[in-house]
Amino acid sequence: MKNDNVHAPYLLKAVALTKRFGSLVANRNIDLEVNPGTIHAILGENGAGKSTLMKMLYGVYEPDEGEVFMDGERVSLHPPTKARARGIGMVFQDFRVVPALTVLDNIALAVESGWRFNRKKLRQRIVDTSAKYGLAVDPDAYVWQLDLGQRQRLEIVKVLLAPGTRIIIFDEPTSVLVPQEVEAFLKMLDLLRQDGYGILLITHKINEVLACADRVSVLRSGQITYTANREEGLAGDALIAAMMGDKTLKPVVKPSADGDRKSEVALQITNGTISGDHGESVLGDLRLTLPKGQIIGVAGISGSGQRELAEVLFGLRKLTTGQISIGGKEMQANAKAFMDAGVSFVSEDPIKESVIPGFTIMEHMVLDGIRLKPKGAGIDWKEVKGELDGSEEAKALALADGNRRADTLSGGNVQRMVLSRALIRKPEILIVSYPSRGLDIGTTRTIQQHLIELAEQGTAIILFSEDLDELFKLSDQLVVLSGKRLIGPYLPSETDVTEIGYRMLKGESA
Ligand SMILES: Nc1ncnc2c1ncn2[C@@H]1O[C@H](COP(=O)(O)OP(=O)(O)OP(=O)(O)O)[C@@H](O)[C@H]1O
Repeated sequence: MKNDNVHAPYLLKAVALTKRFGSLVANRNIDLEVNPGTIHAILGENGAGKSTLMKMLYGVYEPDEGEVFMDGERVSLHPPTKARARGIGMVFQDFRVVPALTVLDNIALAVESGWRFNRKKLRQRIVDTSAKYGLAVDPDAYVWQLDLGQRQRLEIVKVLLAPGTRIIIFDEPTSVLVPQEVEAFLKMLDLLRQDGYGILLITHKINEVLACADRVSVLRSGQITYTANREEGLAGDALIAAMMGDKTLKPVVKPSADGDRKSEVALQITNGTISGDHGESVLGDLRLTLPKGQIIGVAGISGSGQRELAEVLFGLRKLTTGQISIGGKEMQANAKAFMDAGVSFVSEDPIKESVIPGFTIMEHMVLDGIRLKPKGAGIDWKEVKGELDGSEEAKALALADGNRRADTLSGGNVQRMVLSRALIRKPEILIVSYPSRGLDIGTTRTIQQHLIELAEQGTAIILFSEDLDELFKLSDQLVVLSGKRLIGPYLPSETDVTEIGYRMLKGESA
């Protein structure tokens, strides 16, 4: 069905919303409408104010100024219970689910008012909604067993089953999805639109906006600086220009391979097997050679052993059998020893695994970044600040002030902090998982170029990514995780996205 509803009466109208955090104006004078049967995409660089705006509409924050109208009257949406009662649901990036409970019980917690509910009926509603919108999720599975895509589907079913939902806010929903899931997600969005839901979609991915949005608003430094409708035409270049202002988007350049760089081995795994958290076999017959000065890209469907392999490479997980060596020296699983040997690590979920909310950026830097020189019994903060301010990595990534606390940073700025921290150590070996997750398009290019230059200077890099374009653009060699094996290596110049995609699904027997 074509969407004819752009001009239908609004579901929600925000007028002149402003939100301040101390002296920082995160949102200024924002006007925004949510219409039925319409996908309204919100674009903007990291820190532009997208999440803050959505959190005002979901009732997490109360606006300092401005008004919101629904059903023809002025409404207050704070706290979120009020927003939910008005039919507003939000699918967060960090899912709000209880791992120890089943899918059914998680949904019951959110949509039923007591424990004496009819389980059979609720189960049927879950099954029906899943089928209607292509949101496959097993009501009896425990949430801890679910991968990120499944958890997200659970969240969406939960929001859809909440009474009266008519507006759904998605905060960077595709950043945790693999390409096949992104396609399914966009189809699901279209079904929601056909059923008259008003959708707000925060994303950094221009191609998704072009594929699905009816309307786009671009935020820049807290203000809406550009809006466009599909009927008037949406153009990627205009959206990028509106986001970036007077900055230009530079292409990522990788010089052609230099034969001499390939000889010296930085890290090697021989005859390895890796077990998972519950003793299950994750990878077998593992052989991996990481030469100095090269980027090895690791492709694979999520949950194919990426996390476990990355942990082995940083000494956080023991090989069940086999050996791992750095510079020819056999290593035991011990992260400190790996760090001392020059290894840096960016984990797949830095917000959960590497960030302490109450700590400042500088405090994070001394945890695992800037090498300290002893000063009595304490830390020489002046020297840390000097080193951070002088760091090219932090400058290139436009890292926020070192005194900012991690819990006041936008999602993309947390990712910049974690990446800067790994790079500042000038590692000899860098294990980096999903570097561009949550980053705006300009910063993504900056970090990609930085990784290429780091390899040029001799760092050996293992890059885990679900973005095949990124893997092809950056890698000297590609390996694929599939069917509990690491297969390859393949040279990017001798293979293509289709072949690697096929091997991700079918393994070596392709
Ligand atoms: N709780 C808070 N306290 C202080 N400052 C905050 C808080 N939350 C956000 N900010 C600041 O407000 C600005 C807007 O942040 P916001 O999270 O809305 O950006 P965003 O556009 O969603 O960015 P990203 O793409 O990185 O997620 C940023 O400068 C951020 O550091």
